[in-house]
Amino acid sequence: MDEFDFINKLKSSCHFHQDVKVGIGDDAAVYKTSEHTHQVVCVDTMVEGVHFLKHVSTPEEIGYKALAVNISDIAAMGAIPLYYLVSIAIPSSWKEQELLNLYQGMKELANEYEMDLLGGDTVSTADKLVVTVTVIGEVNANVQTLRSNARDGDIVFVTGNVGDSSAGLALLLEHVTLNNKSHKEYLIQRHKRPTPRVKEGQFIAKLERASLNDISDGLASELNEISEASQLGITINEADLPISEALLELGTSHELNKWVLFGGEDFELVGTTSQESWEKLRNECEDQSISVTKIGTVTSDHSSVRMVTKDHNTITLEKSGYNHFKR
Ligand SMILES: Nc1ncnc2c1ncn2[C@@H]1O[C@H](COP(=O)(O)OP(=O)(O)OP(=O)(O)O)[C@@H](O)[C@H]1O
Ligand SMILES: Cc1ncc(C[n+]2csc(CCOP(=O)(O)O)c2C)c(N)n1
Ligand SMILES: [Mg+2]
Ligand SMILES: [Mg+2]
Ligand SMILES: [Mg+2]
Repeated sequence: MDEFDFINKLKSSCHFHQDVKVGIGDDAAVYKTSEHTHQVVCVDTMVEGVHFLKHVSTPEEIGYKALAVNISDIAAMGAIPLYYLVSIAIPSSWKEQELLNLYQGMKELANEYEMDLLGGDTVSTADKLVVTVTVIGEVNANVQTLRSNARDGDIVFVTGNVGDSSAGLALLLEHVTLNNKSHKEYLIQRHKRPTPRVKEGQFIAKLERASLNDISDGLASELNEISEASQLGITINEADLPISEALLELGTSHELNKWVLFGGEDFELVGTTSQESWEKLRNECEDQSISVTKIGTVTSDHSSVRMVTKDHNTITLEKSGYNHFKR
């Protein structure tokens, strides 16, 4: 089974309610609530052993990340987060204080965005902790930063750096080592405490048109989603990819590509916009010391994602990042 094929089979061609503006197929669903604003809702689950390990992350860190990954989907819709609900399936290996600490980790991030916890559900489970967070947000009615919004000739951009999170995980799992303590800590923090790019999403939402996706499954996978949804090709340049000093120190070029292109969980925003809007975005972000980098262009001559390597070869980037069931 393939995760994405399965999801495609769940899509319906019409909705009972006309107010549904975006259904299955983007980072969050959007439905009309008033003339000027629409509501945005998303849900993501984290499973012990799949998304986190109890012996490498604290309950606070696990809670923080469970909320952060959902706020990231809200950011990818150009929306702001308002409310959250938490469903938790608890095995006997988790003590009450650990669970309260997990909620404290969520609260810490929720306070930053002034988000209210509205409810949830509590059940038992045999073995592993499962935490499912739903976030509800709000977006200006005329904003649609959809994956399907790319156009021929667009600039492809990404916020922040890519690859840090999966390198941080490799360090946590002791698959690799790094002597520089501050670089090591930086990469691990990027894995455990990703920053949802809400402010960046707000800047992008002000552009005339932009496609947008957040990086959960890996840069190559997210670019393929934009390419598929927009039915256009994307070409990125390896030399332009924003890579942190810490990651450069850690990786040989083979490992670097694995982390940067296919690693995932960076929770940066990747998108496309017109050349004119890109100039505007770049200037605004520069004024605000926000990191955004041009990494490629959208093309109509093919429908795949390609990368021009540093030695000037063009390779196809398959949608082969993180895929539940295909590992
Ligand atoms: N089991 C499901 N039932 C109904 N819709 C689903 C299901 N799983 C995913 N979707 C929908 O499919 C679309 C893509 O989901 P996906 O989880 O790949 O996106 P994402 O949340 O941005 O990525 P990630 O989960 O990797 O962070 C979304 O609209 C999502 O709501
Ligand atoms: C112990 C452990 N092993 C592997 C990973 C890596 N990982 C898990 S899920 C995922 C994609 C995003 O999740 P989803 O698609 O469900 O939103 C990635 C990159 C991890 N975080 N912890
Ligand atoms: Mg997403
Ligand atoms: Mg999801
Ligand atoms: Mg995923």
